[in-house]
Amino acid sequence: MENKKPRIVILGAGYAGILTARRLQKVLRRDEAEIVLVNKHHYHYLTTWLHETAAGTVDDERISIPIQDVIDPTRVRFVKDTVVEVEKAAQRVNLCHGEPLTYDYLVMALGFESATFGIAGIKEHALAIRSMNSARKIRHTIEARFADFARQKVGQEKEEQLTFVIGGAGFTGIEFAAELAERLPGLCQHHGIDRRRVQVINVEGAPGILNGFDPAMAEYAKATLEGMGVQFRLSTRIQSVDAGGVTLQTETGEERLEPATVIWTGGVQGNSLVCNETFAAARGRIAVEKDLRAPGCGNVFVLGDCSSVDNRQTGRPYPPIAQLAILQSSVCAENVATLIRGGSDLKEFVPFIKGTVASLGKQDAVGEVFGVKLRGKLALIMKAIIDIRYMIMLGSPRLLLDKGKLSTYVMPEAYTQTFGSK
Ligand SMILES: Cc1cc2nc3c(=O)[nH]c(=O)nc-3n(C[C@H](O)[C@H](O)[C@H](O)COP(=O)(O)OP(=O)(O)OC[C@H]3O[C@@H](n4cnc5c(N)ncnc54)[C@H](O)[C@@H]3O)c2cc1C
Repeated sequence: MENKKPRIVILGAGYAGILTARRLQKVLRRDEAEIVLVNKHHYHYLTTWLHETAAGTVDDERISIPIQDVIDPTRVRFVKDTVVEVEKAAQRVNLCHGEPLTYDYLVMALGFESATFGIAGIKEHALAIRSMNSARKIRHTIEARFADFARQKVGQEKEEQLTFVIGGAGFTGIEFAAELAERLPGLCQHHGIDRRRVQVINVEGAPGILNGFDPAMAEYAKATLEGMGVQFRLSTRIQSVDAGGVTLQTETGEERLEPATVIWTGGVQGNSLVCNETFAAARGRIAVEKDLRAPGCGNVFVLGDCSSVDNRQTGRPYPPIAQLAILQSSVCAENVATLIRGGSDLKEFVPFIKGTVASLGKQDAVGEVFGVKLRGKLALIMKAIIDIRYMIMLGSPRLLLDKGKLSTYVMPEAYTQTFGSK
């Protein structure tokens, strides 16, 4: 009787999932395992560019790549479906539309969702940069606010239509604020609106921005954004959001802002589908073992934003970043292959984080790479190299030309003009 091949099911085709699938199709022989990749969309998207789609400075199709273009369909079976439940005891994944999938090995890489920290009204009344669809929704909302404002009779305009509050001055909040600020001149020109009527207000609970960045670099970013017209409300917490605006808790008391649009970027946690009572999570992420398996689960790996890995030097978890997800994917694939071949000597995940760069629009950036602090064009070039490197990892030089931001970096002025004029 023929031996049934073990089945590896990978949930999520983000950075961690798609690279794990690609690595497994390379390291495993056809007869060794069946590889199934499940994702809710037929495309892989570049989450690290979502702030640009949300602001409308990069078109949707530039940040999405058909999954079939980057996997070998004869090696990896792609299932376009939404995961609704993982049944650990039954080793089964329940899907929204299709038949349940049983697994011998599971790789959970379902990414992040917004962490609201219990702030009332965020889920209902604020927008969040979570996915392609949510980014699209933000872009359309921004454009609609300008169009509505322009339609109002002179003297009767509602100024709050053009007030945008961004909650959180972390990586995403800062990158998004810069993109939005860069988009504004074009939008104002298109609708015949005076730029001075538009307000972009960033609200942050901490006394500074870009927590975790070198203070001088963070200060540079803040000054750059202020130069672009972004206002900062630091040491100020969003207490609640409702249909009419936001209530702030400042050092001196409560305050009310009445923007038509609130975009929440204040924090992320692992996808609640996996980070729940099935796989015990702390602060929304699963603290994985050294070999990236979920505690007490011999055949379940957790990667990317769903996982939590401690930095040995600081004793604190690494922040959820794509770089970590990418590095985890190759260790996970090797460990899965070892288990399938009957081995037990699994590789330990020891990340070497090269650094981080935050873009400040298309003309500027700030960060630290290999311990070197970078800002301005140098940081921008480094950001481009990171993006290009990822495209190469995804395996197609064509992708680099189609999707790579070569034009964005090589001709930033032309790029800004194109999107700015929309
Ligand atoms: C605006 C922004 C900018 C960022 N910039 C940087 C940066 O410059 N550098 C950096 O290192 N990190 C950055 N990050 C963080 C980085 O994007 C994440 O750490 C990274 O995407 C995590 O990868 P992942 O594979 O865990 O999840 P993701 O890339 O989010 O992928 C998760 C996948 O799972 C799919 N999925 C989710 N739920 C389901 C379901 N129920 N069923 C089926 N499929 C599902 C999703 O569609 C998606 O394809 C940024 C994040 C944001 C939001």
